[in-house]
Amino acid sequence: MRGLVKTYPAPRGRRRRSTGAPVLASDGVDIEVAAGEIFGLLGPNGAGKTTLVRQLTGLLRPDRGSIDLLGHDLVRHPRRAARLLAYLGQESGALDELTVALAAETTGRLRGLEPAAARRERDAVLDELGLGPLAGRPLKQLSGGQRRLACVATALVAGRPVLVLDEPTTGMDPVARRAVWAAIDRRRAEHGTTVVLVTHNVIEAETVLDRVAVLETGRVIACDTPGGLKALVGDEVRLDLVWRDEAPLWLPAVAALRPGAVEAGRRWTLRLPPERARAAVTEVTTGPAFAALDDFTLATPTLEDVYLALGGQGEGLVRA
Ligand SMILES: Nc1ncnc2c1ncn2[C@@H]1O[C@H](COP(=O)(O)OP(=O)(O)OP(=O)(O)O)[C@@H](O)[C@H]1O
Repeated sequence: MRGLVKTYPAPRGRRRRSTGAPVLASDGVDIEVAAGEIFGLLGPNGAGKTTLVRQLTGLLRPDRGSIDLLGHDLVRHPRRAARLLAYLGQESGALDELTVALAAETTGRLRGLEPAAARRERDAVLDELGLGPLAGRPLKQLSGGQRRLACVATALVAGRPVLVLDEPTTGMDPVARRAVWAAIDRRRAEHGTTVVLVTHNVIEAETVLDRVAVLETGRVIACDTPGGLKALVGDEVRLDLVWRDEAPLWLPAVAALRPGAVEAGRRWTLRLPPERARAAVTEVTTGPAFAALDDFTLATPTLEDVYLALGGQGEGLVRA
């Protein structure tokens, strides 16, 4: 993607009067994803991730810029995307009336598989994701996480060389999440599948992605490996302190920590050099400070810290 610009027109109210400003949802985005890479788009709500993947999947035409997918010019030929990639959007609407098995099989047929091959693929994918017991149930009768898993199954059918997945594991329990990541990893290892993944979950981003672009208000504010991005924030560690009640500010050691703390209710979050963090932990885990403490955690930097260090607004990234 080179120089992508996409502006949504201002919403129109009654008598077609415009009721706000146009939204610049992609503001000159340059991203190059290598074959076989698991590439992430990370950013808070409204950062422009979905807008970007809808352009990449040929569903939305950019105002300016170019998109090259496996040698195809997608701005000139947006329909070619449908033959090259599998897209898992945020909604499952079109499949809701079908059973899990039929959704997978029909998708296989739509992607050009012969009937017998589509049935084989259906069985293999449902088995791989542990969906066998739900095969006969319509999607609309499943729980949110189960429905999402069924949608992932349809995305994986017929082995497209590029997978574009918008928040694939939303609402899933840990077992389902692991099954999804294992299935994606297997496709990359066995077929060199390229994956573009939208997420606002920083932990997920750190564990599965080769590289990640951090988006904010339509712009890429950083792009590197998770390790490379974390090096940007140096070796500071994060100390979270949760007080039972009021923080015991009458203790000089606690009062000294306050100016550097970001406070959210009873929680203080501090970013400190390792030496200083160790000393602070010693201070708050002894004597009366410890009696006032409900919980504490010491952690190395996450992509959330990177996002904040880059000037992100700090809301909307998920840390679980
Ligand atoms: N159809 C639309 N018309 C007008 N504005 C839109 C439209 N779709 C998205 N926007 C706006 O464009 C911006 C980017 O939205 P987008 O859905 O791409 O964000 P996102 O990063 O995918 O967010 P989320 O994490 O909530 O899915 C937002 O400000 C949003 O309000």
